[in-house]
Amino acid sequence: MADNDNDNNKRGSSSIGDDDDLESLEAKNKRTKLLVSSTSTSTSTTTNKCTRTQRFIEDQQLLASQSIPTHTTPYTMYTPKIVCDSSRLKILITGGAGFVGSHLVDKLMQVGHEIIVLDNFFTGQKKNIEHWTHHPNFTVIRHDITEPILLEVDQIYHLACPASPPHYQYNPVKTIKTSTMGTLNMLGLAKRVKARILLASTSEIYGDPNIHPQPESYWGNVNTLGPRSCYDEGKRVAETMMYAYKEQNNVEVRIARIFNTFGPRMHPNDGRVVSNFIIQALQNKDITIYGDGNQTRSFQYVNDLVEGLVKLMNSDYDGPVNIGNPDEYSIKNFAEQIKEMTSSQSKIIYLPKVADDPTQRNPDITTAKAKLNWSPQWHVKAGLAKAVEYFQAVLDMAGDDGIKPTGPEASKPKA
Ligand SMILES: O=C(O)[C@H]1O[C@H](OP(=O)(O)OP(=O)(O)OC[C@H]2O[C@@H](n3ccc(=O)[nH]c3=O)[C@H](O)[C@@H]2O)[C@H](O)[C@@H](O)[C@@H]1O
Repeated sequence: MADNDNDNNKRGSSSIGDDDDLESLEAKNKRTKLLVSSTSTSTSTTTNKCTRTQRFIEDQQLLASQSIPTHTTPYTMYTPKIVCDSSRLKILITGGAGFVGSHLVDKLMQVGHEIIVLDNFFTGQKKNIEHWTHHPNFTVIRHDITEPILLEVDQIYHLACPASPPHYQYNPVKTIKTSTMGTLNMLGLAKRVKARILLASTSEIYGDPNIHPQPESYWGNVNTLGPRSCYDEGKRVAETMMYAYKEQNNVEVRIARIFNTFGPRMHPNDGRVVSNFIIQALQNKDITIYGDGNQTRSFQYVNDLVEGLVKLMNSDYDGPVNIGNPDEYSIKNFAEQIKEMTSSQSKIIYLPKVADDPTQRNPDITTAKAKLNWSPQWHVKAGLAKAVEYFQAVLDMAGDDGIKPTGPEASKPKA
């Protein structure tokens, strides 16, 4: 099983972002030392100043080689020194302060790339990325992708869009604008700078599927007028735009169809099933099943998804690819599992079914296996243990009743 924490604890060779700067700083440092030792009249003031400068430089070098532990990310991650500048890419991640985006940031920062995050912080949270904000390889820009932006980058991971049903239904017009105008803006940028672009599409493009499991060749069953259509149809047209730019302008495109994903840094007010059930179980409050609980979902741990996204971006394959874990649960069974794992006293209760809720979902991952040599490495239970640990820490910070999970109605994420 992959273990992110192990990766995080591996110390890469210490570095700063710009080798030339480091060398010139080191040279200056050496010169200062020489000056101090050769000056017969050196006073303690000069020595103190010099020690302070030296300490400052050393601090900067250290900061430039690692993340800073925070409440959200309480461990240190190390960035390697990439000697040859040509192997360092400038990578743009839209929605990089979100749940999935921030894990992708970690992965790519640890490889040593230069990362630019664009986020409007509607559902993204600064605390998801603040462990990198001091680092010279990292830039964050508060920007709404429905407006164009000029940047010079080599690759674009285009993730920006609220993804939880209550959040994307809160302002459906804005959700549509994000997937349409936002994707057009990112494709325009990709075309101008000749960057490769990866779209985070979704299993929701299959709608309420009548083929099971869902292969990429399935066209889907989506209600164009339902409450989910702002998201589903937005992502469908975003896929169409990707291929139009590929055909017409030779833009290099990649499309990941992401299935239900969970893990640390999910928004506690996300309203999706994993965060809701875990928080409800930890608080010993009612676990809320919408409908009869016989609907199914297949859950993947976020580390597997990030691995898949990076593999897809760097592969030669430009067809759509399902990225998900085929481990399928009924929602009723999932609630029982979480209750058991957390030794919770919660009662499982049944609320009305939500409109257009897909009755079954399971990824056919034949393409990912064949084209990317990718398959999930995390067992759902192992991933859930990490998520429980994370939400426990969030609840400890917020106080017992500090967090109230979001219900099925359209709602704005709480800060
Ligand atoms: O990950 C995916 O493939 C897509 O599906 C999700 O939508 P959904 O599967 O409906 O995700 P949840 O909101 O987590 O709901 C899963 C199931 O649990 C149920 N649920 C949810 C929350 C809850 O408190 N109780 C409950 O029974 C829902 O009705 C649904 O049947 C999200 O909309 C998208 O982010 C994503 O693209």
